[in-house]
Amino acid sequence: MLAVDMETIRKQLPVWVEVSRPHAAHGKVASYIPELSKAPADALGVTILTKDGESASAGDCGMRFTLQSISKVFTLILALMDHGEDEVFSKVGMEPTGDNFNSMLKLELVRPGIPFNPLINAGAITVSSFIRGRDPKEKSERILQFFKDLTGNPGLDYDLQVYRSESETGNLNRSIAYFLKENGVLSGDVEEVLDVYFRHCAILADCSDLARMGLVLAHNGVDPMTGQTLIPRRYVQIAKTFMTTCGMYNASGEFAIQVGLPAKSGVSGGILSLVPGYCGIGVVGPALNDKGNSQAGVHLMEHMSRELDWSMF
Ligand SMILES: NC(=O)CC[C@H](N)C(=O)O
Repeated sequence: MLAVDMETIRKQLPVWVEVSRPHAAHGKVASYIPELSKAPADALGVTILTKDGESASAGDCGMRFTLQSISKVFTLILALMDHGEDEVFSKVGMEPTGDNFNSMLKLELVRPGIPFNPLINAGAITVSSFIRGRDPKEKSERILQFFKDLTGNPGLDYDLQVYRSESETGNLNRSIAYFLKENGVLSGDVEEVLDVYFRHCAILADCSDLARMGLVLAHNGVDPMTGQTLIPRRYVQIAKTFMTTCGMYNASGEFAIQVGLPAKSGVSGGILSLVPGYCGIGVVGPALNDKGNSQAGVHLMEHMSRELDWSMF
């Protein structure tokens, strides 16, 4: 990593955002969850937050969006904290798929029929079934509280319109979940598990919330702002590894080469990333490329990583 001071990054960031923003024109805002289609296609924002509490932001960094698949990293961590590695990984694998995030192809093709990893929909829905709580309400409250702790933002809440929109139209996720139930992968009531899943996907955040969560991962589970350990180090290690191998869906290999950082994207256009030991990064750009990652956001991540020599490899 180049030793570049935050002052320089602060000056450059607005320029880099405007270089990347036009790339949004090659992408499309997700519409399979109808409510998401309302997002502005040309928005692009970024926040970088270091362990010393220094930050740099540019573009539409204040825009709020739903976490979607970004939440999967942290529900995995919570499930691991609730049940441990052996139990969770008896039902979810550790390998990238090379397929779309919502594909069910390999569930039938490859024995033993457990989801390949926790960051595809099948895996994340299975992980949602591992969250402890008396009922879906308590499970969802525990998840939301975990996100409040991770972001240091007690005001964090759901976008209920996005939640309802996905819950009403999520037939593919429903079929995945029932298929998993039929095969003994998913335990509990399928609709209740889906409710927990749809809710955590609909948690609203902005770039600074993502950067703060990324910073906790960059610091092996300790929030450098408070000194509090929020996640055991081993589970951060597992999460960062999955982010590197599967975090950008079936474009994770290319992202590792072009950016070289652990990252997780979501269909509302968010990308959470981090430079280990240094900073958390939050990016949003709702227009997506054909793999479902933010078109301009990925461009911006590539640009920043090159300029600042961030690649871990
Ligand atoms: N890639 C994503 O962000 C997917 C999350 C979304 N809620 C879904 O299940 O389809």
